[in-house]
Amino acid sequence: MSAHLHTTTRSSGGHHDRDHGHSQSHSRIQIQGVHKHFAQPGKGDSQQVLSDVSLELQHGEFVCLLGASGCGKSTLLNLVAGFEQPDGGRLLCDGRPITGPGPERGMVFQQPTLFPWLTVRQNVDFGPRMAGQRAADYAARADEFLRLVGLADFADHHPWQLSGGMRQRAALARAWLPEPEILLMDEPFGALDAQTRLAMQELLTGIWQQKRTTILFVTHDVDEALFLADRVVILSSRPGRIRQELQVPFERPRSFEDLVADPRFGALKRDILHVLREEAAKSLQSVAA
Ligand SMILES: Nc1ncnc2c1ncn2[C@@H]1O[C@H](COP(=O)(O)OP(=O)(O)OP(=O)(O)O)[C@@H](O)[C@H]1O
Repeated sequence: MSAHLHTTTRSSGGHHDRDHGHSQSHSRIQIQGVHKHFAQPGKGDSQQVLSDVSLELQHGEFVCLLGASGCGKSTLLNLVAGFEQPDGGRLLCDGRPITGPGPERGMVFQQPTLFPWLTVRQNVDFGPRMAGQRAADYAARADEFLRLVGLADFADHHPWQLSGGMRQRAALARAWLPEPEILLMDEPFGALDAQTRLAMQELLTGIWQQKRTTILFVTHDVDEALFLADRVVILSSRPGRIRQELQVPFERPRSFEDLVADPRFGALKRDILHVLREEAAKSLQSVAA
């Protein structure tokens, strides 16, 4: 690793909360000493997926999670979403234990999962509508988010009339409409072509700079992480532990052209790739063993 980068390397352990110097009341999300294993179908034993993971997200912070395939990134997101429960440790949102899914935690998946029989607007306002809220309470917000994601003119279209990028923009508006405390994004742009992906990254950071919603974003793409994040967290190979964290130094708003021209970008990218390569090699060794 080069020495000129400001990074924090962490071995696992339960003492990370003090690392950030924040009191509990300041953190949006607290992940404290979390362990998770899954039973392996057809085998008597279980697989340890996360081991003693501790991480805090501050209000309005944009954190990208990187790590080798299968190291537990989606599992960590699912734990914060409340879709899964930890085997050890605890997760808190605004100081309250996470016991299941809740509207204060929105999720965006790689596949947009829109209802094909509903219009874009009906998909976008699906949550508050199903919760029995009056249209007057959410219609203006639906208009705002349709405009922010550039779909105001497509509100009455159906998902099958949209491109992949437009469908993902509708899914983003749907997740953001309830104004969640945190958005959990699991490789949301992974299935898009490079041009659309860049446009989505710019769109996302544009809205985030207005709304300042806390975001935990899983990606395999180092460029994407460096373009989007305030902080990049790298998980080790399975069982996932926090291997390394680094603050992303680039000012906002960012442009990708400026980033690639910045020598710090190349240095950071090289160092992250180095760590990812090490972890991928470990994960291949453990599969071969
Ligand atoms: N519900 C589940 N039941 C059993 N095993 C699971 C479950 N969810 C995840 N796993 C296993 O946990 C491990 C980690 O999966 P996870 O999807 O969290 O990894 P990931 O880092 O997001 O991977 P990728 O980058 O390839 O998407 C994998 O071996 C996966 O098979």
